[in-house]
Amino acid sequence: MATSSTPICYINGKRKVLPPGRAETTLLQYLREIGLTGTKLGCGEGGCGACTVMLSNIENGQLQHRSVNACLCPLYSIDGMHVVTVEGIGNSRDGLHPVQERLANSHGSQCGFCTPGFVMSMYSLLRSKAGAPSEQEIQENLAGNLCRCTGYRPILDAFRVFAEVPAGAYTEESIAAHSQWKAGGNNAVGPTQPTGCPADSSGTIKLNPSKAICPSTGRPCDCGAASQSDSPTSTSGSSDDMSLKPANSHANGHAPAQTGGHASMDESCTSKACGGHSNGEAGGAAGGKKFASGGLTNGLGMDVLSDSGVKKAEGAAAVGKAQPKQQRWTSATEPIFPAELRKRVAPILHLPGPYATWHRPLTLNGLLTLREQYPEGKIVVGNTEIGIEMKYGRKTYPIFIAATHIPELNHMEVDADGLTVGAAVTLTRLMRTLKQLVADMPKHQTRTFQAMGEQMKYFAGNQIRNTASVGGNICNASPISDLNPIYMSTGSVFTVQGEGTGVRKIAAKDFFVSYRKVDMQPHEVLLNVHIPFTKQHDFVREYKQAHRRDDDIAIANAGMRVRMEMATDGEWKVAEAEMALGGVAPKTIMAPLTMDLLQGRVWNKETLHAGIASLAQDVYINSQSPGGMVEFRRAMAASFFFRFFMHVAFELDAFKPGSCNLFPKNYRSGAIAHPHKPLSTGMQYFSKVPGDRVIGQPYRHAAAHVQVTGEAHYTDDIPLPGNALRAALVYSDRPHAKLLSIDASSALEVRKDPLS
Ligand SMILES: NC(=O)C1=CN([C@@H]2O[C@H](COP(=O)(O)OP(=O)(O)OC[C@H]3O[C@@H](n4cnc5c(N)ncnc54)[C@H](O)[C@@H]3O)[C@@H](O)[C@H]2O)C=CC1
Ligand SMILES: O=c1[nH]c(=O)c2[nH]c(=O)[nH]c2[nH]1
Repeated sequence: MATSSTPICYINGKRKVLPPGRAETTLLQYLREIGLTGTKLGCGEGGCGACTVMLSNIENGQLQHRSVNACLCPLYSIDGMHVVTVEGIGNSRDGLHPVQERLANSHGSQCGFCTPGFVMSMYSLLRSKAGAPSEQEIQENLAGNLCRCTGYRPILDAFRVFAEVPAGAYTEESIAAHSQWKAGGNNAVGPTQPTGCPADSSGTIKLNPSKAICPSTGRPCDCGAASQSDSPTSTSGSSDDMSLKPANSHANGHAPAQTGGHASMDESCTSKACGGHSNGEAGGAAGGKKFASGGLTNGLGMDVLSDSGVKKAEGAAAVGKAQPKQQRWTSATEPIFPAELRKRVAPILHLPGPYATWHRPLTLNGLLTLREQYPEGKIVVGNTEIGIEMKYGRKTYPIFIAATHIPELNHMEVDADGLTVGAAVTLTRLMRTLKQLVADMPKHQTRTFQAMGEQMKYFAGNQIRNTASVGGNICNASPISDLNPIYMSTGSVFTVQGEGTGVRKIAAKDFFVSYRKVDMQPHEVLLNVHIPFTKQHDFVREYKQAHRRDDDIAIANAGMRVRMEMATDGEWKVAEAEMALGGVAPKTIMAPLTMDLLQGRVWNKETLHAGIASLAQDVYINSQSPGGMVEFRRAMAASFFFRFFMHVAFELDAFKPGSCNLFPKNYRSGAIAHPHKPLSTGMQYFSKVPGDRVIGQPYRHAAAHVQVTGEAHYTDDIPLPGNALRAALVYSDRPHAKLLSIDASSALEVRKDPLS
C-alpha cells in the first residue's frame, strides 16, 4: 500500500503540493497564506459560513461536491481533493459567475464580508445536485451562512432564480392581472417588486393569494407572455462532471431565464421572460449551461429598471466605468475535477511536523494499531469539535489520526433489525440514507429514521453536516448532542473495538458515563451505531429547543419513544417507554421515574399529568448549573413530554378513529416536532426618482462585483509588510499622536506555542 509524505490537492484547478510540517493548520489559514483571501475568517467555529469553500472528491467511485467551513477543515484532510474557492469561479476581470452576478445585481451585498461564503454555499448546492434545487432547498442550504448587514431578503431573492419552479407558477390569471395593472400605470418599484405586478396607485400590490405566481418575487407577472427558450448560445454538451440535468420547465414550457426561473447550472435558458422585473432580475444568472450572463444584462450587469431597456442602458452608461466586464459564461469555464485526482489511489499519510503529526491509515487494523501505539493521539474525522477546542479551548494535540478513509467506518448497511451506520459517515450522508429508507420502507418501521431526519435539518449548518461525523458527535459526548437522546431512547447500540480487546457492544443509554466521558478505553475506537427499526405502534420523536431554529446549539432536547398496545378493553396502554433528555444534566440522561410510571398506563389525561409531575423528579437541575436557565430547561422537559403525548394521541386516534380522542384538532400543531418553516419572503418599496440621473436609482453599488468575487480587500486581507509577525489597528485617544514606544511585555507573556 502506498505511503506518502507529500500530500497533494488542487485549488481552483491548480495542482498544489501541501507544505510539510503543518498538521495543525487549517485549510483557511493556508488559503489566506497563498493569497486567496476571498475566503474569510468570521467566527472560526463553523457557525457563520464566511469561510465556505467547495470540496470535490471521489467517494465510492462517484464524484461528489460539498460545501465546508475552511476554518475547521484540517489542511491535510484535503489530500486528494479539489478545493474551489470564490476566486475560482469568477472575477471582475474575466467575468462574474452567474451566482456572483446574481448576488451583485440583486443588492445582495453591503459590507461584503459574508458574501463569498454565500456565493460558495449556493455554488456548491448547484454543483452537488443533479437537477435544480427547490426554493426551499436553497433557503435551507443557506442556514449555515450568516449576514449581519445586508439582510437575507435580497440574498434569497438573488438565488431564487436558480430554483426549480413548480408547474403552474405562471397562470393565465396572473398574466391578465398584470396586463390590467400595467394599463393603469404605476410609479412605485422596488428591487423585489416586478414592475409588471398589479398594484394600486399607492404602489400596494393587489394579490390574489390563491394564484401561484412568479417564483422570484412571489407576485403575478407576465412570464406567460414569453415564448420559448431560444438561447442562441445554448449548448448541450458538458465538458466535465458538470453534466447537471435541466430543471423542469415552467408550466407553459418557456424558460424563465431572468425571473426566479429554474436554472440548473447547465441549462440553456435565455429567452425573454418576466422582463418586467426590476432590480436586475435579468442578471443572467439563469443562463443554465451557458450562464449566458452577457446575453441578458446590458453588459454591465446593471439591468435595474428593466421595464424599459432604454432606461437600463442609460443608467448603466452613467456609472458603468467602474463596473466589470461581463463575459458569456460557459460550463467549460467551471473548474473541473482534475484528471490526476480521478485516477489517484489515496496513500497512507504519515506527515510529521514540529507541533503535530498527521496519520491517515487506510484500514481498520492500521487505525487500531495507531490507536494502541499513540494513546494520546486524537482521532479526527470532521474536526468540527476538535478544531474549536484548538482555537478557543487552547488545546494542542501532538498526534492526529484521521479516521476518514477506513472502509468499515464509512459503511452503512440495512439488516433485518435496523440500520448500521459507520462512525465516520457524515451527517449529510446519514440524512440522505434516512430519507431514502423512510421513502422505501413501511412507515411503522421507520419512525426513528423519520424523527432523526426531521431533526437533523436543524443540526448545525449544511457545511458542518457535510463533514461532521456520526461518531464524532457520539464520542464528543456533548450533553446537548442532538442525536444522543434519540439513540438512547430507541435502543440503539454502539460497537467499539480495540487492539487486543476485540469488539464490544454497548447500549447507547449506558455509553455516556459523565460530563464528556464515554464508556470507551483510550485504545478503542467507535466502529458503528446500530439503530433498530421501530415496530407497529412504536412512536418516536426528537425535540430541540435552541435560541433560534437554524444553525444553533440546543438549550435542551429530548428523544422519546413509546410502544403502545390496545388492551382488550379497547384502551391504548403503554407497553414500552424510553425517554432521554439533553441539556438538563452534565450528560444526556434517561428519565427512569417517568419511564417506570408510564409502563402499562392508559394514554389519557391522568397519565399526561402524572408524567409531567414525574419528569420534574427525573430532571433535577441545580440552580448553580452551568448554562443557567434552570427553570426554562425544566419547563422544556415538561413541554417536550406534552408535545409527545399529543403526537401519540393524534396518531393513535388516526389509526383507530375515536380510540384516543384527547385533544381538539386545533391542538395538532403543538404535536409537530419541527414545524415546517415556510419560504421567507420580503418586499422593499421606494419611489422611483424620475429622470435619467443616477442618484435615486436602484443600481448595484460600486463594490458589489469585487465583494462577490472575494477581490474586495478588508484590513485582515492586507499582506503584512516584510519582517512583520502581525499587525492590527489600535485606537488612540489622541489625534495625530506619535508612537513613542511599545510595551510588548503582555504580548510576550502569551503562550509560546504556535497554536495560541
Ligand atoms: N462546530 C460546530 O458548529 C458543530 C460541531 N459539532 C460537533 O462536531 C462533532 C461531529 O463530528 P466530527 O467533526 O467528525 O468530530 P471531530 O473530528 O471534531 O471529533 C470529535 C471527537 O470525537 C472523537 N472521535 C471521532 N470519531 C471517533 C471514533 N470513530 N472513535 C473514537 N473517537 C472518535 C474525536 O477524537 C474527538 O474527540 C461532534 O462532536 C459535534 O458535537 C456539531 C455541530 C456543530
Ligand atoms: O448535536 C449537536 N447539534 C448541533 O446543532 C450543534 N451545534 C454545535 O455547535 N454542536 C452541536 N451538537
